[in-house]
Amino acid sequence: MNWDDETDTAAERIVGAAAEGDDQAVEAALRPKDLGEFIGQEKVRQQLDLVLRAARQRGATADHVLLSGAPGLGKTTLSMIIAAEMNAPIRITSGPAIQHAGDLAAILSSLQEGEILFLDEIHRMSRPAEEMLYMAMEDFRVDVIVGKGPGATAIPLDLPPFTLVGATTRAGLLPPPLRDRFGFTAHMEFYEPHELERVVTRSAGLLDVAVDPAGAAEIAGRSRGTPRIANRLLRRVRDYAQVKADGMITREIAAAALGVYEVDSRGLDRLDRAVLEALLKLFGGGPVGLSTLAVAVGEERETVEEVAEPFLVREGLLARTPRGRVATPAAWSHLGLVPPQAAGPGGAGSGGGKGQAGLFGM
Ligand SMILES: Nc1ncnc2c1ncn2[C@@H]1O[C@H](COP(=O)(O)OP(=O)(O)OP(=O)(O)O)[C@@H](O)[C@H]1O
Repeated sequence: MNWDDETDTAAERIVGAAAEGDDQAVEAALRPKDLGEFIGQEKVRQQLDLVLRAARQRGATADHVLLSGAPGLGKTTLSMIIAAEMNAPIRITSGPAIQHAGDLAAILSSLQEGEILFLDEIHRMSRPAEEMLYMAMEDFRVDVIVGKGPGATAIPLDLPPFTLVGATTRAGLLPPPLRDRFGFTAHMEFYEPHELERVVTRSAGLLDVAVDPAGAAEIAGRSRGTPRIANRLLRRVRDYAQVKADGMITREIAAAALGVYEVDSRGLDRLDRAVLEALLKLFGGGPVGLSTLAVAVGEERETVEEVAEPFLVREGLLARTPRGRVATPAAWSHLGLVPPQAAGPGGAGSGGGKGQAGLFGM
């Protein structure tokens, strides 16, 4: 699935997974500092723990690590944890920031022995930089090209051993020679609600916000499997609890606050629901073409496809088929509507919506 597109187009959504607005400042304070504090991702944690322990015992630099997964699942956090566990400094950069091989050469040649180089969005690096990285990862060496044209010469430069931690939302896009040079690849999954509940409770503690277990569960259930969203929703619910109540986050307060922000019980926002409602109410659950669906909700085709659909598909509410978009039974029940076959005379959803907002009144 194309998480990147969701990142680019979904800016300013409260349920968007990309870091935005004041996220970054707060995130620094909320990041777990070691593997013990890192919640969930059991397999990744266990495997990484072994990799890092073994390297420490040997007094060696850890193998290069590739972290793949959707935005906001903790890749940057894990890279910092790797540095902390290895007691090593960390340098943070990203693929798009490295336009030329020379940019990468400058970074690599200034690394200290054992340093962690975190390269976010590694799939967006330029080709020449990528090729330089192959040699740097394997032989701890780069060829610096001096001069231009026929007179250009390659001067080999030895590098201190370092650990590259690459992060990508699209592991499939990495060329195999690059992928193969990572000693350990971790795929980060979306979090379970009970794990996000722990994230919310932990963050609330750090932010000095009172939340009861039911309140934390309510926020977790609406966080789309993503800690960054959980932390953002917590901050919005905190505002509500402070202004409208006594500051304590209970289930009722969390539900009311997130209702104000139009994030429903499953984490769908206004756009997601508009797409689903159009699909169900106007097109009887589909199949309907993407362009028609987009016109029905007054959005661009790309917005529907890249911003709303990935989550609806992941939640099992919508399916993409060769004949068009189709709603699943779960979509009907989530919106409290009755599918046409079951509805009898009167047709799709003509009756019992549970207090539905009108499609065009949203
Ligand atoms: N396992 C976890 N336990 C607790 N908090 C977490 C966990 N994973 C992520 N977080 C929190 O979620 C926020 C986002 O994490 P992070 O920046 O590491 O995500 P990311 O995967 O690097 O995102 P991106 O791909 O957009 O850079 C951070 O504030 C961090 O504190």
